[in-house]
Amino acid sequence: MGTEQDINHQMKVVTGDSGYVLEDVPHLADYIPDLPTYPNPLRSNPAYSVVKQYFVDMDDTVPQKVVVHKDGPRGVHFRRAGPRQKVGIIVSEEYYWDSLMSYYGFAKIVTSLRQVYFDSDEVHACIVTCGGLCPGLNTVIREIVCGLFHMYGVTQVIGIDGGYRGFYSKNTIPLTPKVVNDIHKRGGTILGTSRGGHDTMKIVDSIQDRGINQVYIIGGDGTQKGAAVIYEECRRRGLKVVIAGIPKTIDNDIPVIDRSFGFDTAVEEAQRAINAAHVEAESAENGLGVVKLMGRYSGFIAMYATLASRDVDCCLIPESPFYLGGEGGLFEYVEKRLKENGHMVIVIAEGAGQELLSQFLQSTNEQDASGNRVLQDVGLWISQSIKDYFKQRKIAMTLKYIDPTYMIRAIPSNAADNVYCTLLAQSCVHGAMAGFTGYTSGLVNGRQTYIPFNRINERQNKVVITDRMWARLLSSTNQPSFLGPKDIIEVRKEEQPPNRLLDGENGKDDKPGN
Ligand SMILES: Nc1ncnc2c1ncn2[C@@H]1O[C@H](COP(=O)(O)OP(=O)(O)OP(=O)(O)O)[C@@H](O)[C@H]1O
Ligand SMILES: O=P(O)(O)OC[C@H]1O[C@](O)(CO)[C@@H](O)[C@@H]1O
Ligand SMILES: [Mg+2]
Repeated sequence: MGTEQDINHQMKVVTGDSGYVLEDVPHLADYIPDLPTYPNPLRSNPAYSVVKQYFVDMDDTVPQKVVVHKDGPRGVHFRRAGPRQKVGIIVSEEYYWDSLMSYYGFAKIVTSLRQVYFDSDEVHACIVTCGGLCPGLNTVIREIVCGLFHMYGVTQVIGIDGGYRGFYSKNTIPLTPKVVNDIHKRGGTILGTSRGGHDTMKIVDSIQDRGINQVYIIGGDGTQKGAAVIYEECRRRGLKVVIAGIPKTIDNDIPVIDRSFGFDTAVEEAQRAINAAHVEAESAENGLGVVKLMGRYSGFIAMYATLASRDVDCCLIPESPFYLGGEGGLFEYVEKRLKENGHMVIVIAEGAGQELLSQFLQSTNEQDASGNRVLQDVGLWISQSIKDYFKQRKIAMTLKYIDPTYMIRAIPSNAADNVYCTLLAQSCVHGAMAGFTGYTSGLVNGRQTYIPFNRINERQNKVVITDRMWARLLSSTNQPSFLGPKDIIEVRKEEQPPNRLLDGENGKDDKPGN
């Protein structure tokens, strides 16, 4: 593999035959010469030692796009996550162990040098959670702690209290398998979280002063940007410190990965609110239920919750502009629907219609501590606007507005997300022990991978309304697209260039069933 290598701090690009590209992640050995390696403790772990395929091959990579043309390029790949093996190198200790295994009937299953770049006793790991809450945070914390303890014999793990600012303003929290044993059953994060307070120098000073050498950073797009600058600073100081990210966002707005943990739980929990809205609407004459769901810039929760529920007549998301009055507008559609069915449910993402809203309400330009725009309550506004419209038309109707946003975010993760969190955490730990750094652990096309920070941070994942997933939603709700000719021109302008590989970036359109 690899005819050309171009190394920048956050990404190593390796190219191969037929348009193969590996967007690799940095390694401690890239900037620290002569790093010692150690036999991987997993060799003697009953779960891993006997079955060779549990170790991933050093050259295993995962394609970003799996739908391709016969003559198309192989495209971008990411390094496959997992415990590593290096085939073909035999040192005496390993050889002795292999021979012993063969003698006891395990045949020639292990002929490799399995390396880690940390001695178990040397590891001093810390975990920090930043940004908004998301189901599954505690599961990830639990599995990092248990993975380090049980797989690699690491006993020094601490939690940073209350997000990035906790590095320099608070005491740390000791973490052991006993402490984290049943935290996955609780919502929130036992470590606390915060927005703002990212002071790179103070954070890296704290890492250095405390002798921390593995930093696990769980958070959304802002957090991963923060992690990238911490990595850069550690590298600049030549520190043997792994900076590893785990993507967390209920909005599912992180690019490249299949989905973020907690998203599945959020969509499932949203069903309860939609169901309540439907029951209320159905029980009243001209009943209308409005449900607001999270999604600051991306309407994934609203889109998937709508598709899952079948009770929703209209889904409004930030990516799809809409208008209220006139022909083809929302009011006309609501009136028509109520006439036909006697009831109706609208799901609206919190970031939808913000431009429209600012025409009616005074814009506040308020920002949170991280610099994110504080949104006005679009659910409340749209509910009032619809009520006013019907009042004006002298048509009786009943509207119930449900805002379950924080309730959805605060629950523990469901079974599927718990499994997902476990895999993410374990993959992240394997990567750190193998000496990789400057990476986010993420699922790409169903495989665990290590993704360089700059790929994660280059843009936000959004619903692409010209992709098939949004078309499926429109045909399920039968709502108007609300797009006028001008909007269509704007949307098309934002479309990917025609030579992109076939599968849509956004909708993960190549997933089974799509
Ligand atoms: N560009 C950046 N550089 C350094 N740090 C950042 C940057 N953007 C955000 N951060 C820090 O990352 C942390 C979390 O950011 P933010 O509040 O935006 O949440 P997030 O990680 O995007 O999660 P979510 O949006 O899902 O709630 C904050 O402490 C913030 O100061
Ligand atoms: O936690 P806060 O500051 O209220 O922010 C809420 C925001 O956090 C998120 O849950 C995640 O970014 C958004 O969906 C929502 O807009
Ligand atoms: Mg964010």
